[in-house]
Amino acid sequence: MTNYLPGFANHHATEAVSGALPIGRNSPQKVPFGLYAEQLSGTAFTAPRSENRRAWLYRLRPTANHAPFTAYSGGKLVRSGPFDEVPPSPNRLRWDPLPMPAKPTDWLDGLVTYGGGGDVGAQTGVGIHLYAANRSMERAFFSSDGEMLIVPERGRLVIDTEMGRIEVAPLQIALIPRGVRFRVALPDGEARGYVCENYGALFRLPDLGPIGANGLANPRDFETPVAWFEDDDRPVQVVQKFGGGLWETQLDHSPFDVVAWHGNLAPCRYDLTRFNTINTVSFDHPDPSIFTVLTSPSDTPGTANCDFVIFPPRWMVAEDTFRPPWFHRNVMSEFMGLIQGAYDAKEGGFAPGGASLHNQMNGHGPDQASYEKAVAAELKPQKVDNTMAFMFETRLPVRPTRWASETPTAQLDYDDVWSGFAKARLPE
Ligand SMILES: O=C(O)Cc1cc(O)ccc1O
Ligand SMILES: [Fe+2]
Repeated sequence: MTNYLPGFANHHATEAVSGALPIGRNSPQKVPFGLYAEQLSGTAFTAPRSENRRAWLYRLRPTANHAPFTAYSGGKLVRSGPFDEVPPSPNRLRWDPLPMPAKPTDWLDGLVTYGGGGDVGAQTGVGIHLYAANRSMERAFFSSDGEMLIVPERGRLVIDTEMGRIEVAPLQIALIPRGVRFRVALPDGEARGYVCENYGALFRLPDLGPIGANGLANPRDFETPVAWFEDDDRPVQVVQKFGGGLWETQLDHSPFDVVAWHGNLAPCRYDLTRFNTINTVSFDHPDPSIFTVLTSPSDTPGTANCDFVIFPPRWMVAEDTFRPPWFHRNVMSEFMGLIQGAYDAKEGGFAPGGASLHNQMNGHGPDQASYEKAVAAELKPQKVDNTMAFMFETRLPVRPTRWASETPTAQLDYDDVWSGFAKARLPE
C-alpha cells in the first residue's frame, strides 16, 4: 500500500530511505549516500512563482546516463498534433468501445490516438488517446510532449512512476507530469480507459469565482505518492514520445531509482467521487463549466486549452426546466467518454468505453429519445445515479486520426439520433 501526500501542486518533501533528502539546499557538494541530485522542470526557470513547478530528485544514477534513443518501431497508432492525416471534419462522430486486445498487449502497445488539436511543437493543444491492454508493462514510458491525464474506465492500474507508486481504479484519475517515466501494471489482468495528453499549460484547479473558497474538486483530495524506488540493475527498455515520434533506448538499470524528492511537480491521483458537485436549485440547466475538475488555460482568459469536465451523480431539482443538456453549438470542441452507467443526453449508443466528438460550432444535444422523455417527465427531485461521463473540452478544433475515421467502431449512423424531431407547430 502506497502512502500519499494530500494537496494539489503542493510543495512536498519525501524520502524512501531516512536521511536521503538533503536539508536546506538542493544540490549540496556531497549528496547523502552518493545519490545524484537532478532538477525536473515543469515550467520555465523564469515562470512567475505562482506558476512555477519543479522538483528535485535524488537518484541512484543520473538520468543523463543512457545510450542514444533510436526510432521505436511500435506505437503504430499513436499520433500527435498537428493532426493532419485526414481533413478536418465538422461531422459529429461517435465510437463504440475499443475492443479488448486479442494478443498480449501492454498499456503502451494498447494506446490508440483518436485525435486532438494544436501542435506539440507549438506547445498548444491536446492529444486524445484510448488504451485497451491485457499485460503489465515491463518497460518504462514517458512523454516529452505533454503531461498525461489518465482516466480508467475498466480495470485498476498500478502506475509506478519515478516519484512514487500510484494506484487508480475506474472513477479515479492520474496525472503524470511531462517527462516523468512510468510503467503501468494491471492487477485485474486487463484495463481500458482514456488519456488526455496536454501539450499546453499545466492542468490546474479552476478558479471558483462566486462559488467561494470551497467546492468542485477540493485541493486536499489530490494525492501524491511518497518516494518509492527500486534498486534493479537488469536491462530495461525506455520509450519516450518526443515531438510526436516514439523513441527507445535500453537502460542497464531501472529508471525508478529516485530515493527521495522534494518540490511541487509530481504525479498525483484524484477520486472523482469526491467531486463536490454544484448545480442549480432553481431553474435552467447551467453551463457544464460548473463541473470542471481541472483546466489547462490558454493565453486567452477563460478560454481553455483544455478543460477536464465530469458529469457525476447528482440531484436534479430544477423547476420548469428541460433538465438534460440543451441543444447547443459551442465555440469549443467537445470530446466525451463514459466511465460508468449512462449519460442523460443519450438513451443509447454511448456506452462505457465509447467516445464522442462534437466539434466547434456544430449542433448537438439530447437525442430524440432523451428529449421526449425529458419534456414529458414529472419534475420531481430526481437522483441521477451510477453515472460518470466526462469531457475533454478544448478551444481548438479536434481532428480525428485516420484510424478513428476509418475504424469499424465508428458509428456511421450517429447523425440519425437527431434526424426525427417533429417540426414545431406555430398557431394558425
Ligand atoms: O454536449 C454534451 O453532452 C456536453 C454538455 C453537457 C451539458 O450539460 C451542457 C453542455 C454540454 O456541451
Ligand atoms: Fe456539448
